[in-house]
Amino acid sequence: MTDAFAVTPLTKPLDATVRPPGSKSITNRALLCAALAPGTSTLRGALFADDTEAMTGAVAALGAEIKSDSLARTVEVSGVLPSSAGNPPAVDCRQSGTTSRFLLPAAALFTGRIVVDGSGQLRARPFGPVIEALRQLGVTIEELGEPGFLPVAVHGPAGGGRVEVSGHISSQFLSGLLMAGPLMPGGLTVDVTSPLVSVPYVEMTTAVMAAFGAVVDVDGLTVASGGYRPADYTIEPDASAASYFLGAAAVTGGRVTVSGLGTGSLQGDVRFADALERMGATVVRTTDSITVHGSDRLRGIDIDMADISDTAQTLAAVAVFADSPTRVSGIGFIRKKETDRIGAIVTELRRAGIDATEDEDGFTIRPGTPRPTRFATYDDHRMAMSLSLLGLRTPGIEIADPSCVAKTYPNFFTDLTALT
Ligand SMILES: O=C(O)C1=C[C@@H](OP(=O)(O)O)[C@@H](O)[C@H](O)C1
Ligand SMILES: C=C(OP(=O)(O)O)C(=O)O
Repeated sequence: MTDAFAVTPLTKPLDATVRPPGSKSITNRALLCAALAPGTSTLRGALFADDTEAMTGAVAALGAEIKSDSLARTVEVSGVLPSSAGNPPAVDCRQSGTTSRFLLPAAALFTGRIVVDGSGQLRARPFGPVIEALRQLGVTIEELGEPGFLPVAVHGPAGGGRVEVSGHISSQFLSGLLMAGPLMPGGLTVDVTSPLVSVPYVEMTTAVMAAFGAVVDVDGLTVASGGYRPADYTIEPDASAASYFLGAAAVTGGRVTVSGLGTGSLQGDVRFADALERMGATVVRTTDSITVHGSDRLRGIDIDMADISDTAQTLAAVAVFADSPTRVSGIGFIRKKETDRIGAIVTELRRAGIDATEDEDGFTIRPGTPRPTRFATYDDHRMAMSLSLLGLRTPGIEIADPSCVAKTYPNFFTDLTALT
């Protein structure tokens, strides 16, 4: 891969149908639930990317057997019931927040010592809430680096019962605890002690758990003991990935249909289309697709994106081409994702001559004409994918270190080029 990708501006309005790869979030939940189900599960439409390879490797380290067919997008998982961990090598969660935050509670179901680690980037992301929660459940956690960060060594097994966890840094801590709950003696009830961000991901968690036979009281965040059972499970395309194509239709005044994602989606990020609709795009939703028709005039909006923050950078790129400012709020917590996403998107748009400002919990983008720019991507796949949208309208836009998209969407630039 070269060190920059030059985006080709569109010469005619978009008119395309796209099917993004499988949802990262659903794939990683399904891999974990299947790995804890005795018997063989089949996952169809799975994502094959760095984050899902991280989860595949992690559950294999716990003893699950995985057979992947990347061409057929299918994974067969033969699960294990938690027992003695033996002496597995350290589990490398790479850059994957979901893998690491889901794996810690799952590792705590096993007797023995399991070391969980990740890339330098993941080591900089917070783990304090899940460490504290597991300690409440009787698990010993050795913090092998800085307190509250990876690497850690987990000594299970966890008892069940009641546990408290904060919600304002990441929902992944809550999701991870819930997914381990069915294997805990007596099950688990989780009390969330601060306002929960990324709420739709918790609803996704309980839906995937239920598909693998877990009994969950969603309102009370209570999980019954009783384990999982194997399933034949089909995964939807990724809604966060879809945002780049829907955003492309909005900024170029064309039409894009995303197939396989519809009104019954498990992913909150399908609501990115609602934001585009508020900006003036026309959105048509069916049970199996979302279509965006761009308009010649997009207006800026004021929007809280706490539920759908993976699409905040996409919206920032779209907002450049509106005719009034866009203010995004409720997303202070995205400063602790792959990079400080608020600081990074504002810095890069300003380098392109756009009047963008940040505040503690979001940013404001004032419309403008970007100048040719090679954008830095901060080892953040979503910086690379969202800033590409500027290049569909503006000549001279390059994306540095394009291979960072491998985290969730290895073929992104091929699929983007197919549009132009
Ligand atoms: O549970 C999940 O699958 C995810 C939850 C969100 O994280 P936070 O809960 O940390 O916001 C999201 O940003 C991430 O890409 C995937
Ligand atoms: C934040 C993200 O991922 P994760 O937290 O799973 O690493 C993302 O995909 O944008």
